[in-house]
Amino acid sequence: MKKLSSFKQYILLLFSTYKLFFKAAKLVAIFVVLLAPIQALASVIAINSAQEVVSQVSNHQSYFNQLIIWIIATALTQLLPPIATSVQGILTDKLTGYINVSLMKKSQKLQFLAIFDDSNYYDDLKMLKDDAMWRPTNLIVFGVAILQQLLTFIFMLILLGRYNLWLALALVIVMIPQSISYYRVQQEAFETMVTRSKNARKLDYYSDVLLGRRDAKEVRLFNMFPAIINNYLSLFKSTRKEVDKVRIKQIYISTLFLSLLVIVSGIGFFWFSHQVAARLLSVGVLLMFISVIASLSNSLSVLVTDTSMLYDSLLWIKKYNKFQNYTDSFENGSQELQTIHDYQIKNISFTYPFSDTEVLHNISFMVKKGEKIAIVGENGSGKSTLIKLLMRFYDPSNGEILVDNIDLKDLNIFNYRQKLSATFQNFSKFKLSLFDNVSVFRSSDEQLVKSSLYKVEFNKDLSLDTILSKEFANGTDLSGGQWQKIALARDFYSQAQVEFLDEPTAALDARSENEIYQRFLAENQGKTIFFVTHRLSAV
Ligand SMILES: Nc1ncnc2c1ncn2[C@@H]1O[C@H](COP(=O)(O)OP(=O)(O)OP(=O)(O)O)[C@@H](O)[C@H]1O
Repeated sequence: MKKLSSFKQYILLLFSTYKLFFKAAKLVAIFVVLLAPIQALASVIAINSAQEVVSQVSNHQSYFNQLIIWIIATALTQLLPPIATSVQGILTDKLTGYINVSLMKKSQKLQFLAIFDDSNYYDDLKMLKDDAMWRPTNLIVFGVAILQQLLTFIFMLILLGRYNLWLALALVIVMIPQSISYYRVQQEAFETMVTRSKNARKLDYYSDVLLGRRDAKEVRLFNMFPAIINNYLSLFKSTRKEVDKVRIKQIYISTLFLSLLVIVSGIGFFWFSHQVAARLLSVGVLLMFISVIASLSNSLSVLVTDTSMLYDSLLWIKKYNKFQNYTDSFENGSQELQTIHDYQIKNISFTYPFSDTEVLHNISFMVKKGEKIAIVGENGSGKSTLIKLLMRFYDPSNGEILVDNIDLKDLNIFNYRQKLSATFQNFSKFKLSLFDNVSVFRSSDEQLVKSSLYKVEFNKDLSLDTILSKEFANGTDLSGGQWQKIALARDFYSQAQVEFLDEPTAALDARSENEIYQRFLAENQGKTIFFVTHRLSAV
């Protein structure tokens, strides 16, 4: 993660976080934000009324009213925190839901695949998704605490400043640099440990390899545990060394500024005691001074710790804002077709975004409705790329694709894609039910799902609501060939007019492959089919 360049940026991001709270749950957010100043005010009123009670008692005056105020303010300081915690919980849930849904809705707007070609952006995207469950909690807990402690700090200074403005100013002068330098050191520690350290990703990777499902077989077969744990430990130790340096710096700085704070407080204590002894101020004011100093240093230390705890979550919000503002060059067309008759591919060339190598050069051909086209070529010659262009996952760099004489760019993409179906080379294995894996939410026809599975010879005895992943309760796992049959069943299920099959049978045994092809061709006589393969026998 990149460092936040200035404190100003930090504040701006903090504001955009509050804005997000309001968007996610207006009323609850207002309640949460209002509780912060009320809590801050209650604590300052409690100190002030305690001072009044002591002064009035020592002057033999009636102190009843101030006592009532003290009781109410103290009750509020005790009662409000648990209420605030519960309401913050509600806001956190709403914010988590809001952020996750807004990320998914934004992704729906990105109809090109170009974003996944940008390695930087892909990293950001992964991090946004991975952290979306817990970052909102941090944002609320620390975001609200910062507001409350800041207000408490200001109110306490005002209380003190009424008696000695210079002392209040001196405290600010000592405390602010201490908090800034402390904040900087915290930030540096964070950067060293999590961000700047090139090792952090590697550490993550090592634990992933040993704990995850992906590499579980090799890791056990080759007993890779001791070696990887060793690698982890030695890398961890060297990373920690850097962090320890920063922590020691933190001890020096804190000691320096805290000594200054003790000196200023001592001077303050002396001044207030002197004033009370000379009967210029009442005893209550001395009590107020002691309470204010305790409260000031408490709220300052919470403020500093929470500010640095919030730091990485604000960097996350920065990525969130960046993703929300991301636009690709995709523009949807408005024309709609009932039936797709022919394709005219005219002189198309294509270079992937963030790449210099031209993958397709000056390709032209024509396909009529119902034709079955085989695309054959060497590895890496651009067959899958051509299919991606025909589905408008990218626009050609040059040339045009005409569908019934209309430029593909002018067609409404949702209407157009509704008429297509595809089995991709690396098709999706959704961790959803068998039913959803075949229908992929196009419609909900149980009979059609069953007959599609029958036609691809999927003969594993499973109920349609079995989840196809061991990661979920009662889920199951399939073989490579069984998965490929499910991907093909999606095509049998579809009412599409155009089918794209990219190496759809690589994992099937020879007998299944032949039978499924025969059935597929017999069933799809009227459909246009683009068929990518290396197997000339299949062609
Ligand atoms: N997103 C991408 N960004 C940059 N280059 C890419 C991208 N995807 C593919 N390529 C490159 O484009 C070229 C064509 O890839 P493509 O997948 O279309 O080939 P193919 O003919 O389908 O290959 P195969 O027979 O191995 O499946 C390859 O050199 C590949 O490395």
